[in-house]
Amino acid sequence: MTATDPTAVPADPELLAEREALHEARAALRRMREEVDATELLFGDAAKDKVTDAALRRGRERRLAALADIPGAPLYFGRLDFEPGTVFLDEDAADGGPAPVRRPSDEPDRIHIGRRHVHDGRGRPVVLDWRAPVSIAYYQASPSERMAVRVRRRYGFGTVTGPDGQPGSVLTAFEDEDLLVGADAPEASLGSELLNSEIERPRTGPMRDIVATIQPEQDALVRAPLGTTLCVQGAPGTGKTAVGLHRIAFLLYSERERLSRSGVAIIGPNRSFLSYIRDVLPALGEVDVHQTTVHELLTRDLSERLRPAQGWVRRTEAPEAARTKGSAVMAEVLRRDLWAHLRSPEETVMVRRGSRRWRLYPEDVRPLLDELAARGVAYGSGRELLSHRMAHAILTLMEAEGEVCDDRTHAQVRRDPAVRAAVTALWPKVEPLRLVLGLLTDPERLARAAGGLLTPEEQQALLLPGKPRGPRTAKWSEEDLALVDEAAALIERPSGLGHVVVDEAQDLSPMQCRAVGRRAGAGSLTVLGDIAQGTSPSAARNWSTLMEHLGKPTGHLHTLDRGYRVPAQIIDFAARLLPTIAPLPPTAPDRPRPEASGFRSHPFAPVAVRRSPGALRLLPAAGEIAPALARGCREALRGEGSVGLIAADHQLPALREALAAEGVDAPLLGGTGTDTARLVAVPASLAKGLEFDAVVVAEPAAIVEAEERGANRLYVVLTRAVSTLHVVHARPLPAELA
Ligand SMILES: Nc1ncnc2c1ncn2[C@@H]1O[C@H](COP(=O)(O)OP(=O)(O)OP(=O)(O)O)[C@@H](O)[C@H]1O
Repeated sequence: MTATDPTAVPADPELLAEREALHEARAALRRMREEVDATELLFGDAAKDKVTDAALRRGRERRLAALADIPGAPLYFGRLDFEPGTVFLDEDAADGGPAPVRRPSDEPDRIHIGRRHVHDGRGRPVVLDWRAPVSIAYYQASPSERMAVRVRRRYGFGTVTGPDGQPGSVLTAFEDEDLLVGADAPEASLGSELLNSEIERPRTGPMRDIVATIQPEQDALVRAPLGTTLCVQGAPGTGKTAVGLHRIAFLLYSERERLSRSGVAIIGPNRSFLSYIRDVLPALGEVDVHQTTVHELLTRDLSERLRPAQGWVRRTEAPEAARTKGSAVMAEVLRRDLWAHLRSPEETVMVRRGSRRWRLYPEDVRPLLDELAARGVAYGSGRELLSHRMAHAILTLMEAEGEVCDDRTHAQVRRDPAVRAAVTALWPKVEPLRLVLGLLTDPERLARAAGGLLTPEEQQALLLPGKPRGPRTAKWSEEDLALVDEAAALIERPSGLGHVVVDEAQDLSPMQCRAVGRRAGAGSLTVLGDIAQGTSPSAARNWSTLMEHLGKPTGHLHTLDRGYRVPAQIIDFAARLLPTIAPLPPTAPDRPRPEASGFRSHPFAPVAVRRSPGALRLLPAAGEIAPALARGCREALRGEGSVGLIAADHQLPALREALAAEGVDAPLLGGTGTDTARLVAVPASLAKGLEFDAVVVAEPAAIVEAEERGANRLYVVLTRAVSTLHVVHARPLPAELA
């Protein structure tokens, strides 16, 4: 059944009962929150020391945040009727009460599925967390594989503004799927009215969670065990980002203890993207996930003292240089350069103890040094170990002469100025920034390290411009910072997080992949991306190579191909670019697509789950583009929800001015007020990962010409719309789209 006016009092008694049940569940959540709130005084008395007290306070704040009843995010979204006895013991029925009541033998075991577990005052579950094992059936049960489910109910919600002016949600509809009778409609859930209306619900501000409508193929990825590294190739709008975020929430639920010690991070392409996804995890009750970019990862540990006033990145590499600098061979160049710092022992090391002198001759030290250099230890640890080995060698001499030695003697000899001076001379301390600076400003040194690996021209392209005197004055690029990170890891092995999700991974260079892979350490990764959306000079051409660079060559590759965001008309238009932007190697493993032909059979093309008439509008402009663009924006604004105006970065400022002259205000993405503005101007380079109800694309030809992989960029730009795409062009469209 459906009801459209959220404020109307429904005549259907079942809908009324559902609203009442939801009301009670929310009251139960409020009580749980009040209980946590009331714990403050208790632990304030119990824990006398400040550190424990602060930790308890933080834990309490986290629990309170996790128990927030988020306005606009319904507490539960579904219900399952299981065969009796599947979930509850007979006496333990959901509505049992203190004195167990035996239920009629055929009454189903009924549970509500929601964002978090909620129990009533007596500890009985009112809502089960969507991540609990029993909830799997909500996402996976089908008429052919019922998982003991009889009926699946999905709820629909409408938004109302409460007396406090805040948006709230009202249960307006439910849709029952009787799995006992629906065996001949296996795809019923895909056609679900509620799924479509959830996708098409107008957007205002950041991304929403999809917890109510996760689809079976997405759910399988979300719930993969923590130890599994996944690589997900997915066409635009197939839900990769959503899967990554929900997977984090799932892992934090199922492995909370392990992950709260080791940490979890999601890495996105830029700050605009992170801002776009910022609300999803908190809405799922997870507030402790590090959301970051590769750039932030690479600069976070760089010396604050040396931080250049203008920020670390002051230069963009030319594509060819970016590719060379980003290539994995640079790891070997750096390794050679670092280890070339070792010196061969030439001097005798003499340690005085009382009246006696103990000597290590060069031929004594050389084998120690050689053994350590060959052992594969980190450079910094090797330095430490050398001092230990030298002290040990001296203690051996002392003991041979009858001296009594213990750990204290060892420590004293290690710290002896002669030993320390020898270690410094033989195994000098190296600082990563200075190492890379030295290497990239000294052609002869670079030639020594890169001999046989890079051509003289490639080496020349690596050098930093100007004659920087130190790390502060150097003009670093994004690629240089990945080299610094590699150097830092060669000197000291970093510790890793428990799980890292990396989105838009296709754009990472091999060196950036290594940096990200190190963050996952012994943990696992979820790698999300789309080869066809690769726009960086080093963008990956296949996943297996990228997974090797990430250090997880055995990760499982999965493909998501059901496109939820983009209607078929738009995707058919954009997919004409695929043969150009993602040519298939002759040996590419192709998926069978018997129903498709031409570009639709391309393995990276999505299968749209929705069609919407009039979704694609081509608006050729005669002469100046601005008036047509203004018309396109006005038309897009006539629909509901968000509108993105996307243009080549270099054209956007002038276009915004021209639009303003036409009376259309398009604030720049990320500027003040853009969270609430309906129309936002987006540089093409920042469109990746974002979406809008309607998109107006200005001058596709200019987007293609703006960069080396401009056609890939255009594909990204054309696939951002949920409802309508307006393509405004004064110049001819690129050949594939004409
Ligand atoms: N199961 C679902 N239920 C409802 N909405 C969904 C579902 N799956 C995806 N969507 C919606 O489709 C849109 C696209 O999802 P998402 O951004 O995760 O896709 P993506 O694969 O990362 O896309 P892109 O590669 O273009 O960045 C989002 O609005 C998301 O909420």
